[in-house]
Amino acid sequence: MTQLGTEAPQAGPGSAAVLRAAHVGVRFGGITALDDVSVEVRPGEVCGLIGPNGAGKTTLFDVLSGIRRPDSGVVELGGADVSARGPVWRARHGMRRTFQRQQLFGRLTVLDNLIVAEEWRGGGGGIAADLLALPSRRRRERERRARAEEVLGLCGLAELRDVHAGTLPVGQARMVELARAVVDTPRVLLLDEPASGMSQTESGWLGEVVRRLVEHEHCAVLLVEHDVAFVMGLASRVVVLNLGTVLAEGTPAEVRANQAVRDAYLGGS
Ligand SMILES: Nc1ncnc2c1ncn2[C@@H]1O[C@H](COP(=O)(O)OP(=O)(O)OP(=O)(O)O)[C@@H](O)[C@H]1O
Repeated sequence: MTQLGTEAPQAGPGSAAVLRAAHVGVRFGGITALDDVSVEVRPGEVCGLIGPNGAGKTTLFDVLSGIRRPDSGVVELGGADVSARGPVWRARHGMRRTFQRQQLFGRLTVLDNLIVAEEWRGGGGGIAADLLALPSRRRRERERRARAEEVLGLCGLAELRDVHAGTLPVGQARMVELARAVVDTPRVLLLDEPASGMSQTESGWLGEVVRRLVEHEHCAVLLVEHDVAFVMGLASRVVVLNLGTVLAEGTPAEVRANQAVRDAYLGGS
């Protein structure tokens, strides 16, 4: 494990994981939300995180994304200890998260929602560069627009590019959230209930898009989702949390066959 300055984290020797939580513990007063939880996500994989209500999934996402400091344990990004870094720093270094709550700019078009998501990271000179319309600024503007268009295509949203985001039905709005999260080419993407509110057709589409992202952009994905069938169909590895601890981990088939999981989570079915 290495300590970081402001430079981007690099993969550490012997660590293939792009994101790793090791021995994480979180308490809320007398409640143990997470107890010695270790989870990792590798480049080019979808890792599913499932568990019943109150298992600790959201708390773990908060710890991974830097919203919450754990009481014990560490978080590593690219093999480097980022435990002391906040969510903005982590986002600038390749980690993106979507939330259960929608976060779109309703009055902006779908395309502009994506461009803004690129802009925040450093649009290339700020207001001064805008006013002077510097060539470097115009070039970066073209590049951002091209990237936004590329991601709209990747997510099957090209036809909605000029629609105001606030008018979209839930399923399409969720897909735009995903597009916003990936437009900056994250190394690791945390998806929090991305299929919630989606029809079966829409969640099928979502699954296809996540597969494309992993394949084409070599992104690592950690996915929390109540729709167990969706997770089992998409993830190559599944981690099951229960009462703040890791109950099981393995391929979807292994997890399905695990008796402890069946007893505690799948109702013995
Ligand atoms: N801010 C908080 N204050 C007190 N207790 C909390 C807080 N946040 C979470 N908890 C508790 O920590 C435990 C884990 O909650 P968490 O929300 O992480 O679970 P979850 O798996 O995401 O649940 P769900 O599927 O219902 O969203 C629960 O017992 C919950 O009541």
